[in-house]
Amino acid sequence: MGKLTNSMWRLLGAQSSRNQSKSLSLLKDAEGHTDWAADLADADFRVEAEKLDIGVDGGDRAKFLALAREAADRSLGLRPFDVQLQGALRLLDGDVIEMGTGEGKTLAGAIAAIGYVLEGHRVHVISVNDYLATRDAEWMAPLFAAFGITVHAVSENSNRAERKQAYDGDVTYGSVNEIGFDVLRDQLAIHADELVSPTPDVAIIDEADSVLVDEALIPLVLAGTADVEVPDHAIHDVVARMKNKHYEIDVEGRNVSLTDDGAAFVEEELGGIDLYDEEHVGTTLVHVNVAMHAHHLLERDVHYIVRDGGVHLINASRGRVAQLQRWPDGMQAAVETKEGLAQTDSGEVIDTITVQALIGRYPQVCGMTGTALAAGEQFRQFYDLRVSQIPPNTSNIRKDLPDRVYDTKANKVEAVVAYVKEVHETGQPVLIGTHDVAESEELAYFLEKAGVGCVVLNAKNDAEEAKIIAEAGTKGAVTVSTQMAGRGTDIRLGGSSDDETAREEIIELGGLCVIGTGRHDTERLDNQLRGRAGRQGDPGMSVFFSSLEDPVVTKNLSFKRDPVSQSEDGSMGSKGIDLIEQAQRVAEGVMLELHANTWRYNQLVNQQREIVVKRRMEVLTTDTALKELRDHEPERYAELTGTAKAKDENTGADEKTAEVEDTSGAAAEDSANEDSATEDSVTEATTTDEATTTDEPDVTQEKSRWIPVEPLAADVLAQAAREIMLYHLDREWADHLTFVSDVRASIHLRAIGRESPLDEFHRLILAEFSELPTRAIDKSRKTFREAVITPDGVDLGAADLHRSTMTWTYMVHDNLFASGGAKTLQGIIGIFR
Ligand SMILES: Nc1ncnc2c1ncn2[C@@H]1O[C@H](COP(=O)(O)OP(=O)(O)OP(=O)(O)O)[C@@H](O)[C@H]1O
Repeated sequence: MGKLTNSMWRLLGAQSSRNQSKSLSLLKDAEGHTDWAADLADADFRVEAEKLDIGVDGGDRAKFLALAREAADRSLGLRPFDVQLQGALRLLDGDVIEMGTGEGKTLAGAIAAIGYVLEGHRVHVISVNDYLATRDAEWMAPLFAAFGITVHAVSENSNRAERKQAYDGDVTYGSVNEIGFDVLRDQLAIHADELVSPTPDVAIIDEADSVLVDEALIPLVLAGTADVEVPDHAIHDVVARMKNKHYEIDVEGRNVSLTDDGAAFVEEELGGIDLYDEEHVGTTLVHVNVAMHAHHLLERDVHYIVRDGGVHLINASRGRVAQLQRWPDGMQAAVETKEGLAQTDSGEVIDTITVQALIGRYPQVCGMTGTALAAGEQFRQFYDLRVSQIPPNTSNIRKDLPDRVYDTKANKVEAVVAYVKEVHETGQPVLIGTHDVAESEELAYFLEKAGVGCVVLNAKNDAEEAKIIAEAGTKGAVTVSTQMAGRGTDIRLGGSSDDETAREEIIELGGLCVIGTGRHDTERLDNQLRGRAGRQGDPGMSVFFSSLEDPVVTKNLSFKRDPVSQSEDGSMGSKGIDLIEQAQRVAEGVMLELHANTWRYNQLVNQQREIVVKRRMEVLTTDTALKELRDHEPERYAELTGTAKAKDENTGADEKTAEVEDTSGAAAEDSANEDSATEDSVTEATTTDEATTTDEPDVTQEKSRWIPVEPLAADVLAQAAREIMLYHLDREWADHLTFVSDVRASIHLRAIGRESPLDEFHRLILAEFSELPTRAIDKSRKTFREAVITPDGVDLGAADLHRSTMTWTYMVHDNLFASGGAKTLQGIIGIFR
């Protein structure tokens, strides 16, 4: 798949090459404006820039490039290379650009951001972490200043005022999670002036493949205090004692299920229950599945490490501790229980948005990365983005040697150690990329045993990352790391000091030698590792060692008869290389399918979220809440405003009902734009308007007839109505999310005998959501009738309607559902057939 996709993209690149030639001719034209730009005074840049028309059809792009080049030279001391300007142009046209590592994407992105601002846009430059966002904003600030453009960064440490200021500026740098968390936190606002996130406009995404592909399906979560279910220790105890015959793990290692023996074992150990009866099928069985996942699939030092009394997840694609990430749906608590640790509070999900949906909010998206082509299919399919390949400034002279493939893992490790020893003896620095913490430690052990001293960089010591990476190019250095360590940091040949002789010496030795201890599930990740060597025309080399026992092979290929090595050291020769590439192609296909499938599951909830957010914004920023409550509850309105007579003037109950239907119908209209099925369901729900809710806290009769001595001011009443409506809308949405998550956890059980889990999922989620508007309005009416409203506002607490006292944000790590997708579901369904 990977190979095919790549070549397909290159063929489809006809369009791209037309664009490239257009860019090249613009660059040539820009040369003609060099002297004009050079003669400008610093203060003139801004004035001249504002005169330019740099839209696609505007004629001033060449002038803009000349201006940007001169301004960058003067303000940053960096004179943009042609390829950087070419990259900026492609970004301005909305492409994802592929520029090699170390080719200067930061500057290309900043120039594109200036272009967009000059066209009247507000730009977010989105990166993968706070460190890069802050560094890039500070680094590029003088260039923006030359154009009178304001630039800020948001980071975890920014307070609300700083965030607001940052988003009010022209260009904002931020990590994808910080920007996402701000979007989520806006859902807590009860006054319009508390909103922080601006209307999304242009997003320039750095490391676009990480953000748009690897992390696209990760939900960002806003949680609040709530009573959380504690894992059942008896279940964990039984699951921990299971034998191999009690469960089966699918070939991809993504799903574990009970065998008949296992079901019998659990049933007996839990006191002779029937796991599949009404009482247990949606509860005990779900907990058993979660516990089995924690005990039998998630491995310590591969998927997580235990540090400081807590479980820290490891980000699979970056090989480092994933800050602020947790597993969903009780999985975190299950792993904590497995490790005998105290439970951390996971709270109640107040709102959640996937990275993909977050990026989908921006009308204009473009991006840059070192490895875009291999993700081309995903960019096209999920974001409708094209990829433009930008040639390197200095041609890449890194030597990528053919893979060395062995029959067994043991033979592979032996070969890696021998190879590293050999290279190390010449003094050439070596960087080894392993797949997980356990493997990095094992290899370090064998290297030490062979007399090769090395430094290990993995999730356990990632605080020292920048320092270790900075020295990885020193003579004789051997650095064993997990996959993505050090992305975004230069590995300078000769070490971090500016010692030119040391650098020359390493260049003589052939630059950095990068060794991979096994291919990844996608060639893109292999290339990211290779890209650590050969930056900006440096010499360098890369080679991957694989074995037929590597996960990429065992998960994706099955042999009738295991291929056998003809040589003593276990080497498989070119046949081995073919097998590895075949395995990787299968893996890439599976990943794409999973992405597509999970996307289908997420889509509906994303649309529902949009409907709720739209309604919330209307309630927050207008007087809708008061108008609706006045129409629904005219008597109460008259009491509160001291206009009791208004009651008689008001029309009768019939009309009142009709208006209620109109109001709810508005929500239905919103949904109609998104999904006709939603429309039907919501419209249907509005007919049940008179339904009363019984599960509300009981408010005393005295309170319910509470009448203010003085009529309330209009703005006080409007704000009270707003808070009431927002409270119930938010409450209903949080409950809906819990429902969605419960359905996800148990869809495989409910879907038995029905068509497909996806259809069943949609049916249940749609039906539940269709009642949300009516419930939110009914509950608001009840609160409006009964709550105490004084000149100080509404006292929701007195009515036992509490908002979370504390909220926090996190990213869900490797969503069980997302990673397994329908395959997991199919797998689980399989056991019931
Ligand atoms: N026009 C230029 N002239 C000279 N040096 C430059 C120029 N542009 C960028 N550089 C230098 O190249 C190095 C790499 O730049 P940058 O970090 O933007 O690369 P990148 O493409 O983002 O790399 P990575 O793949 O690590 O993210 C930096 O040290 C930067 O100072």
